[in-house]
Amino acid sequence: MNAVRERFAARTVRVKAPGKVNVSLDVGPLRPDGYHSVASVYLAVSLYEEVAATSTGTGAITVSISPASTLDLEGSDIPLDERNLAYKAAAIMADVSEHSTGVHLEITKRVPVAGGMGGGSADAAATLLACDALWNSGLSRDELAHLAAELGADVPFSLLGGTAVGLGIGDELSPALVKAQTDWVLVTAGFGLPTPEVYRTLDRLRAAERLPVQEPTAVDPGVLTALRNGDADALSRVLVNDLQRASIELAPGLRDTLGLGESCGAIAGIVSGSGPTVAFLAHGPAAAAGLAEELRHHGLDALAVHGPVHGARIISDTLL
Ligand SMILES: C[C@@](CO)(OP(=O)(O)O)[C@H](O)COP(=O)(O)OP(=O)(O)OC[C@H]1O[C@@H](n2ccc(N)nc2=O)[C@H](O)[C@@H]1O
Ligand SMILES: Nc1ncnc2c1ncn2[C@@H]1O[C@H](COP(=O)(O)OP(=O)(O)O)[C@@H](O)[C@H]1O
Repeated sequence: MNAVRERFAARTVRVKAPGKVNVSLDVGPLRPDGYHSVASVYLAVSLYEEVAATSTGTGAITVSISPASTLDLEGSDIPLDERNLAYKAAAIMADVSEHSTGVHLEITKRVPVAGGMGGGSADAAATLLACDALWNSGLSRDELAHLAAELGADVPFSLLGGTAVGLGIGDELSPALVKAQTDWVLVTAGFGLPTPEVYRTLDRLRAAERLPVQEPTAVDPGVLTALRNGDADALSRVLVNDLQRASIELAPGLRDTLGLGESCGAIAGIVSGSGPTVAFLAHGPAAAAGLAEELRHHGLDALAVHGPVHGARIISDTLL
């Protein structure tokens, strides 16, 4: 072992963390802090971000993203500096860790950027877990969840995974025991929609209607029952996303995507979170694969996934 390696042994911890679909999303009125109370059922799906965190002797946090083409997406604008959610997660971990080093974060993006599937949140959750391991911080899952909530409303869910009810701004999670699988086809758009703009658009549409907006306090239990039973038909009748009409207002082509999916045999379709990704329900994995193929024939970018899947997990830990 040479002198440099004796002083500093670089190590890489790789973590994968899932994207999500909001199977139901009820949104309350705008709060004074700029957020909205929500009641949502989150489902982690089998499309994962991967973060490789490598310790460096520089003391700095650096970020790179692959594939590089991800950075070109219209409306995505992923910063590589201290505004990146993964960078923020590493900085927060460095603050609470006694033995932090510099770290390079290499993010492999698979979740569509600004797609309503929580890709940035998954990067942040993965980075929290990777830095915890890299720096032997020894934080409990609860402590990590607490730090996750400081980074964004959706970050705690990507850490937790599975199926969960989210209240508050989406960060107050109650896990739901769901063993059955549901199958989905995700149709990604070639552009992103900024979450704050989608929430603002909903407020504007609601203000024009002058109807009272209720504070959501609970989710429809029918959603959880349908998920537990893996009953796609029952689930199709209770899918709800209050943000959907705002996403469609900003990206009217989503209406055609929803219509096309249903005419190709999807049981139902819903915009995921703030969009523009659309999630279609299918009767099992074979039907999902067939639907994805048919949608690709129509020129859409479609991918079959399933849920629930686990939350952020270490996949390797290597001394270099
Ligand atoms: C809409 C949802 C549905 O799960 O997800 P995405 O579609 O973005 O993935 C979430 O509410 C997004 O969560 P996340 O993207 O983590 O939000 P944050 O970074 O904390 O907040 C970004 C901005 O979104 C708005 N925001 C977010 C959450 C919330 N409950 N009310 C809000 O009004 C606020 O304008 C906030 O400044
Ligand atoms: N690591 C990151 N990955 C993606 N986006 C990030 C990241 N860090 C910050 N952002 C910013 O957050 C925005 C939305 O992120 P993302 O999580 O992909 O979408 P959504 O909030 O719709 O689920 C991006 O357009 C970008 O400006």
